[in-house]
Amino acid sequence: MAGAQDHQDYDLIVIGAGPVGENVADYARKRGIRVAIVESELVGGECSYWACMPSKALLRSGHALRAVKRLDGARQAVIGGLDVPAVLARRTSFASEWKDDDQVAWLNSADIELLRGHARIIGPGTIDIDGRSYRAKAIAVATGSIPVLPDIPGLADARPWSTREATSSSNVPPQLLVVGGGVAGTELATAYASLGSEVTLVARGALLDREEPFAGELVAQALGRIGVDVRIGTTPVRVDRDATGIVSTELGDGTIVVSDEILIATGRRPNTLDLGVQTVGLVPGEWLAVDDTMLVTGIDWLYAVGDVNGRALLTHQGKYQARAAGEAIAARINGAPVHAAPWGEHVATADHAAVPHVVFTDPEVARVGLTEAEARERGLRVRAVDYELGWVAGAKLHADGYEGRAKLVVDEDHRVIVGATFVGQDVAELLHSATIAIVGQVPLDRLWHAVPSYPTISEVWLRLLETYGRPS
Ligand SMILES: Cc1cc2nc3c(=O)[nH]c(=O)nc-3n(C[C@H](O)[C@H](O)[C@H](O)COP(=O)(O)OP(=O)(O)OC[C@H]3O[C@@H](n4cnc5c(N)ncnc54)[C@H](O)[C@@H]3O)c2cc1C
Ligand SMILES: NC(=O)c1ccc[n+]([C@@H]2O[C@H](COP(=O)([O-])OP(=O)(O)OC[C@H]3O[C@@H](n4cnc5c(N)ncnc54)[C@H](O)[C@@H]3O)[C@@H](O)[C@H]2O)c1
Repeated sequence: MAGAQDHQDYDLIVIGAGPVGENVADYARKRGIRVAIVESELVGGECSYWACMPSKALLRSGHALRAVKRLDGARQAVIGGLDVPAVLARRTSFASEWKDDDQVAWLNSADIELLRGHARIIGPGTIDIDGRSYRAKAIAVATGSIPVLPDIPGLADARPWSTREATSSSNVPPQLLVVGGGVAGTELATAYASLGSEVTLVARGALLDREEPFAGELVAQALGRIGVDVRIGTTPVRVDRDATGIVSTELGDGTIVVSDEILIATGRRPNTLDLGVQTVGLVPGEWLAVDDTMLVTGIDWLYAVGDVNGRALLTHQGKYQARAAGEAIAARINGAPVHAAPWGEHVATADHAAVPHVVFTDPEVARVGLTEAEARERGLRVRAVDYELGWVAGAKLHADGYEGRAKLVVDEDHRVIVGATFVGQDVAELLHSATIAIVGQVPLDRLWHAVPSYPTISEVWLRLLETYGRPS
């Protein structure tokens, strides 16, 4: 194991320099401990180059164009469609042209040492990078997640697109088949339909099936309106790419979809297969279970943060975990107190009940906390109220024929909100108000004093409270 080239140079080694690893390193370093970070590809991780940034850049221009077309008076000014090369160029710029110089400069400025290469754990507090071993008092794994490739005959040989190819493509396929009705599938179907592809979206269940049911229904209708052929309740059973490059996909219902590319967006799994976790008694390929300081169960020097622990596959939530973990690791190494009670400085309590996320389809789906079904599964006594966003004056002004819906899930025993969902154009920015209400456990009767401005879409808060009824 550790040989003549051993280095016990660091207090903390972070494996993976995605957004999460960078934040673990930064928050720990700011507390004065010596930190190195290992990266096998690009500093900045999936989010910067093949996920959040390029996908949102691909989506934004289509959203903006449709927003103009929804307004009488402005619609008349639209004389053409999207400039596809310009949209792709803007995307490329948001992906930093797949170069990490700026992020490396930031690591240097933060006094975090970058080790390039593929890291594997080889024993307690010890890793190997390309034949050289390094030791630290603590190791934090932030290696992210990788796409799942379903076991469908012919699929692997058909050179399917993963989300990486879809977010970095330099061309727009005339016909695209998207498999998977989750977040990535619906977003990328929206993006490519906006860019001019003839898109078929295949989902074995309802779209966005972990959301309130109306979310997937509204998104499916909207996808249909922009020309996406949405096939719900079926899945590919055989895929074949012929010598000319054309892909033929047979679905379970016996129909054949012909496309130039097939994009697989059927979920992700932890990036722990080639990480050496078996050397410390963990199972490769499994999510790493952690406590709220992100310490791996049963191992007092190993942390797992971000996608790799499977708690919430979202950049902002992983970075939240990273702030807690970075501080907790430093506190333990410095012999300082660790504040691990719920909502303390060193724990990611919000992971359990207040995770916000936005699906950037058109309409957007923005949710924080629990759906009504999830709340009931947890045994909470809840009452839910809905309100049509199109009835709110601010929404009517925002877009002619505005369509959307909002829903609050109220814990009846504590008279606080435990879940909120907004579906509609430009609702993403509404979400943080609900996040604050849930994390702050703001009582419903106090929320009546949080007055939304008129005429904004936020007035839906008042309408939802009125629908619920004022507590007497
Ligand atoms: C298409 C798509 C769109 C998305 N859009 C959003 C969005 O809009 N908002 C949002 O919040 N989330 C979004 N996500 C999710 C988001 O990308 C992830 O939650 C986030 O990237 C997780 O960050 P991470 O640091 O945990 O992992 P990653 O970003 O995956 O970073 C892990 C890093 O570790 C490196 N690494 C892995 N193994 C090793 C090793 N053994 N040695 C050295 N280095 C290693 C990798 O090269 C990588 O750089 C999206 C995901 C996809 C697929
Ligand atoms: N805006 C955002 O925040 C954003 C955007 C994209 C991705 N993400 C993150 O990335 C993660 C992964 O996204 P994702 O969309 O790949 O996963 P997902 O789990 O959200 O959705 C996968 C979908 O594929 C379906 N599916 C699985 N196997 C299938 C098959 N053989 N045939 C047909 N359908 C099949 C599932 O039923 C599910 O609906 C998400 O959990 C999300 O947290 C976030």
